[in-house]
Amino acid sequence: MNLREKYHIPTNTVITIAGTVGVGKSTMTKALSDALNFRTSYEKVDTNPYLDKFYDDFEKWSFHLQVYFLAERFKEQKRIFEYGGGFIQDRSIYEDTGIFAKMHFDKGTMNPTDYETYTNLFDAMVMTPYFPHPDLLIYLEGSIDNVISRIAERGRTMEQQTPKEYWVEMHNRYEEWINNFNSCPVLRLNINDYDLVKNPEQIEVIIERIAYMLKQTSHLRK
Ligand SMILES: Nc1ncnc2c1ncn2[C@@H]1O[C@H](COP(=O)(O)OP(=O)(O)O)[C@@H](O)[C@H]1O
Ligand SMILES: Nc1ncnc2c1ncn2[C@H]1C[C@H](O)[C@@H](COP(=O)(O)O)O1
Repeated sequence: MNLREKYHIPTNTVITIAGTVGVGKSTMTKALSDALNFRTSYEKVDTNPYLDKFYDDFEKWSFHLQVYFLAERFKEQKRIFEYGGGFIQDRSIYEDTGIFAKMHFDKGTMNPTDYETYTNLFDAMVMTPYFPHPDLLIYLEGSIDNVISRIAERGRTMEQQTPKEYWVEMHNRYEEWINNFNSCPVLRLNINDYDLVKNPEQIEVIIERIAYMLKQTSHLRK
């Protein structure tokens, strides 16, 4: 019996993993998908045609990058729907607008007209009754120092060259964002409470908590 069966997690469940850059979303996505035998939906970083350019010049590329991410995540949403669920998704679509686009608009690196066009597009595509929200959003949280060490350890050049203040600002915004998030049920996990790299078996405790949350919120699903 695998862990999905042991904890009675429905085969059509869709779980999205949210949290700031470097907190451990991809690592969690892989661990959960392996343990539950679910498909994965990863953010494509290496093949993203705008990401490097964006880190070089936020002002010039913010709008292009946001539209690109929105299109990619929407296509993934369609793929998840077509398979009938059973997915772990690395980063939610809600963070694009709630964290990134808003932060760049507020800081003046996305111009107001572009921001309005982008948010109109986002609202028309996502904030509708036709958009299937995930069954659960797992929010990974950790201290800014731990997050910055992980970004350094991963070593993506574009992120290394970005000032620390950028990550601090994002970290603060995540706190506020998650406290007001209500598009689907949320399970909060602190990265100090588990270490999937050193102790992969700890995934079972996390799955137990997921199963509990899914059971508590089952009345919200059809
Ligand atoms: N539980 C963990 N313990 C220690 N290091 C971790 C853990 N989870 C992730 N990492 C490391 O942190 C870095 C960022 O993780 P990653 O999963 O790529 O983050 P994200 O997808 O949120 O950007 C990677 O180098 C990864 O190996
Ligand atoms: N919507 C976004 N706007 C700007 N940058 C973004 C967006 N979504 C992801 N990113 C960046 C942040 C990281 O450099 C990479 C991958 O994110 P990660 O949290 O490491 O999975 O893309």
